[in-house]
Amino acid sequence: MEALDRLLPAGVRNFVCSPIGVVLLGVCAVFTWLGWYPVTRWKYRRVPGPFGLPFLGNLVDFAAGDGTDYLLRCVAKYGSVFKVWFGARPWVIISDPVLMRKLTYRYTARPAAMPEYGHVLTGHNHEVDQAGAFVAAGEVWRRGRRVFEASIIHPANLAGHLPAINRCADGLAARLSRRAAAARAAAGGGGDGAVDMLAEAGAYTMAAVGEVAYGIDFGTVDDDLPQAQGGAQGGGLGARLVAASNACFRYLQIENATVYMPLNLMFPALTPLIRWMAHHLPDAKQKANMAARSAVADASRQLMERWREGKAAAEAAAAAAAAGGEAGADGAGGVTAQVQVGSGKAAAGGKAAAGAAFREVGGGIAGSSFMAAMMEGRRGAKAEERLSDIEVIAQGFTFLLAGFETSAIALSMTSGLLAANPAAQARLAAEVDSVVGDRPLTPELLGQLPYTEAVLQEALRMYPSLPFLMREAREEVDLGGGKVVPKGATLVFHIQSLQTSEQLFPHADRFLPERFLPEGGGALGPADPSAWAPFGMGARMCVGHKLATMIAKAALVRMARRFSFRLAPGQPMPPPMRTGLSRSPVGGMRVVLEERAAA
Ligand code: HEM
Repeated sequence: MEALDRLLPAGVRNFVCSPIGVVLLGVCAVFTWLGWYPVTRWKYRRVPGPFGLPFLGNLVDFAAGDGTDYLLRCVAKYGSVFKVWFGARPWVIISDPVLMRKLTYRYTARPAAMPEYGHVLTGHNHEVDQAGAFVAAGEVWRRGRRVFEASIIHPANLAGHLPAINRCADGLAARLSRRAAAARAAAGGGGDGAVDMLAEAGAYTMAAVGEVAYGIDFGTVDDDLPQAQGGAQGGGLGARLVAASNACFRYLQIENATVYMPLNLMFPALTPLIRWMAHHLPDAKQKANMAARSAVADASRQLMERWREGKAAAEAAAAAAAAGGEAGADGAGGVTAQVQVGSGKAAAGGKAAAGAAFREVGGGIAGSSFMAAMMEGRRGAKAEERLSDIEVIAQGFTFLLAGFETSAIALSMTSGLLAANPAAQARLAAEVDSVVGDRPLTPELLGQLPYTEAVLQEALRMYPSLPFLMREAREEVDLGGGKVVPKGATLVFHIQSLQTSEQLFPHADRFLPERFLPEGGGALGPADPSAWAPFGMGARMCVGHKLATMIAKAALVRMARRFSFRLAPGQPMPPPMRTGLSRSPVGGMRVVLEERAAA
């Protein structure tokens, strides 16, 4: 009941408990039962729910704590294949590497109802969500995925992003040094002397995303420098983008979701009405979520418009030069511009208002950027292969969110694990000192850091940033043993339980990077190669996995070279976690940093 109190505001709770509410729920239950009758005949066990109403009960259980912990308990109790109700929709939970491999390769579509599992999106936010590579289906997905692949999968393009990532990693190290000094100074006044690695890593990953996607310095790694705070190069906008992106993920957690979300899950037949109500009568959480998503989408739109304006100015200049006139602009995309997150339009033309401009690197939105791949790809391509405007905005939105949150969680959890494991930390520092030292990272050097790579792999094993994958069964699927999944059902592959299973990873609760090295692989490595899948699997595997690894490794190298870490007093390890789409530590990851040179 306590969980129900947290989930529903008093008004809705009173309605649900009133005679009309009970009758309505009963009718809904009968219809749901009839609609999903084939599901009820599955021969495998399902998780029961309180009140004899599994489709309400399981939702309450999800909301009562961390959803991942709840499913881990279910896996322990019901085995590697079972079903659980998420509102009126059954989820088939699969925690078996062989089935996961088979099904993720066979099915590429995410569930049509997937957006409803996290929020109630309306208007433009709904359109952007549907067009983004993470959610889209069919041709829209293929077009979107292709531009990601062109920009961040092919080795030559990936290597082209490394100098920018190096700049951001150096910026992160300098920022951490300032933050650690400030924390130490504050500790004299009673602080714990720690920095929150989740927030710091978020500043870094947003900076890296800005550079790779647009060739723009969002200013997030140096937004605590006096010259960045109010000056023309202002980091304020990048910081606002971080805040908006954080909010987008926070509102995906069921306990932070709008009240329309559980209602929509319980009464899917009423979706059009519920969406209308969410749009016209939004509660505070709905308003805040929509505002955060609009802010990110708006930044993406403005960057697209700015690219166009820069391109048009460059072409006009080239034409004027060819005609013997004076060039008025400084090359492709080389105009300066303002991009105001959340309101207003991009304004090209060289004026930079205080605190309102992104700092450009290399003279405008970079030609090697993801933006270039999207926009240039449209020019020569056949009409059906070109991205529409809404798709460009949606892919930019996806890049900003996917690139920011997942890598930040991975880096912060890696820092926490290293802080709690001094031996692993010392071995990492020794490898970085001997292989890289203070040199800038190159693709060759990155390939010579097996222990650094293993540290990341092990951290992603214990704490995958996205703890589950989703697919829709496009036909009836026979799972064996009399378990048949009906067409249209949601398949949920539970990465977290696979990667923390004792059968698949001996001593699964221990941080042992050597299980990913030849020295430990036999005894400690995965019993099935598909059991390690933090980036997913099959055709919809994370398209950013190589970029993410590069971003994380670059940061780890700079951090290990410069600092030693220990957990802040009172920082629990493992920390309490919360799951929405991603799974992140509640209250961040507080770590005390000491300069190795000083030590
Ligand atoms: C440590 C960092 C990251 C982790 C753990 C991670 C994890 C994942 C996972 C588990 C999926 C779902 C895969 C599936 O369903 O099989 C995914 C999809 C995706 N990720 Fe990542 N990701 C990370 C970083 C990034 C970065 C930096 C980008 C940058 C663009 C990115 C872009 C995407 C996109 C676009 C998809 C959707 C792919 C599709 O549906 O075709 N990710 N990611």
